[in-house]
Amino acid sequence: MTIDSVPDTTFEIKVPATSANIGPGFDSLGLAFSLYLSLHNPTLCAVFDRSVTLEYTDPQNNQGLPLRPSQNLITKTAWYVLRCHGYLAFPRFVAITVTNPIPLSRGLGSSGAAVVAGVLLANEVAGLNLPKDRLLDFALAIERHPDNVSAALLGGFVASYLRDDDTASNTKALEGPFQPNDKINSHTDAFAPSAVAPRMPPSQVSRHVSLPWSAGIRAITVIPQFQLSTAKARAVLPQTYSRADLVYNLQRLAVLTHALGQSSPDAKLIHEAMSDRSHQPYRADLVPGLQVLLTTMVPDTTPGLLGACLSGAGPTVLILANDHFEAIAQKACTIFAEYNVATKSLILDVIQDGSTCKPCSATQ
Ligand SMILES: Nc1ncnc2c1ncn2[C@@H]1O[C@H](COP(=O)(O)OP(=O)(O)OP(=O)(O)O)[C@@H](O)[C@H]1O
Ligand SMILES: N[C@@H](CCO)C(=O)O
Repeated sequence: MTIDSVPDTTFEIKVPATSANIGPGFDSLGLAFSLYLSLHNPTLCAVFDRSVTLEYTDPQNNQGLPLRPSQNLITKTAWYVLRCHGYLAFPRFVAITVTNPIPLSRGLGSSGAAVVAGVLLANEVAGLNLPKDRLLDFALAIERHPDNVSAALLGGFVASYLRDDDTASNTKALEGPFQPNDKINSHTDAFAPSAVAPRMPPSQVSRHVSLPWSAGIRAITVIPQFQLSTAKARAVLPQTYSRADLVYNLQRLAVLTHALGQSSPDAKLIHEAMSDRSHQPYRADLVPGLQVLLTTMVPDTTPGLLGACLSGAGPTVLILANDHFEAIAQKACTIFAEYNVATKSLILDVIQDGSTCKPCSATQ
């Protein structure tokens, strides 16, 4: 595609926050919420510099995120997709305003949302018109577990698996193609193509299926005010599991995928089926209060509660409920407070639409 034929419009990209695992579905279940990372290029710029700039509207929530495009996960991802399509520079100048209310490193899929947003950004600025499954291939070249990114891209309650479990290639996609050009102004630094061309992801890296979701079930997210990186929370997991633990999880996972779609949710069934032996027990020491919360907040003592689990890699706790949302949130925050963990809670809806990229009005 020539630069003249690259579309030059304003757009808004929206990518939902997600929760992964939902108890026993480690690295396989994801759920999308009504809380969105959004990217907006509010002005069309008559600038001939083919680069990209970034600013965050809410720096408080995004402290520490690099603004240099060559270091920021959103633009690094976009650059990876562009390089795979033969671009040696951004196709046009684009000044992006990012609004990100998804708390970082809390288990609400902030990195998955950033990766999906980057893939959609490249797709938009270069007019690639990639179908959703191909967008997912690129996102999975970077975030090598499919739960968050599948739900973020597709929306709703999604089960997915990677067809290739080559962990050696995990997260390597972003390491090759970047050479930040430090000679250029630090705010608008350009990407200089490295000698090594990036590895194009194979097609259909993953398979996924949308699962039914019972309309009245909402998500109470209880968010500790400390960060826990996914890398740290994965480092505590064992390399192997016993047959008993494997069977324990498989049985619950099979039941859970149907129990959450029933029109009259069975609280006791859902609560039991959200129990896990693959990651939560190992991560409990990283989240003070988690174990007590999971054992004391049960349907018998907490009206409206259906089930609770660690959200993604934590430290957020996800509570599914169909009533008494505020009271449940308050009770969970009180338990964390007994462990000196300050929390905020958000009551969110499960959304079915997934990520979008839409044209929007421009100021020129
Ligand atoms: N909006 C964003 N813009 C740029 N980078 C981001 C953005 N959101 C997240 N990131 C990057 O992702 C990192 C957080 O990723 P991490 O996998 O540790 O947590 P998470 O994705 O929030 O949690 P989980 O995967 O358990 O849901 C941040 O430190 C930052 O590097
Ligand atoms: N399934 C992943 C989600 C976090 O990105 C984990 O629990 O480590």
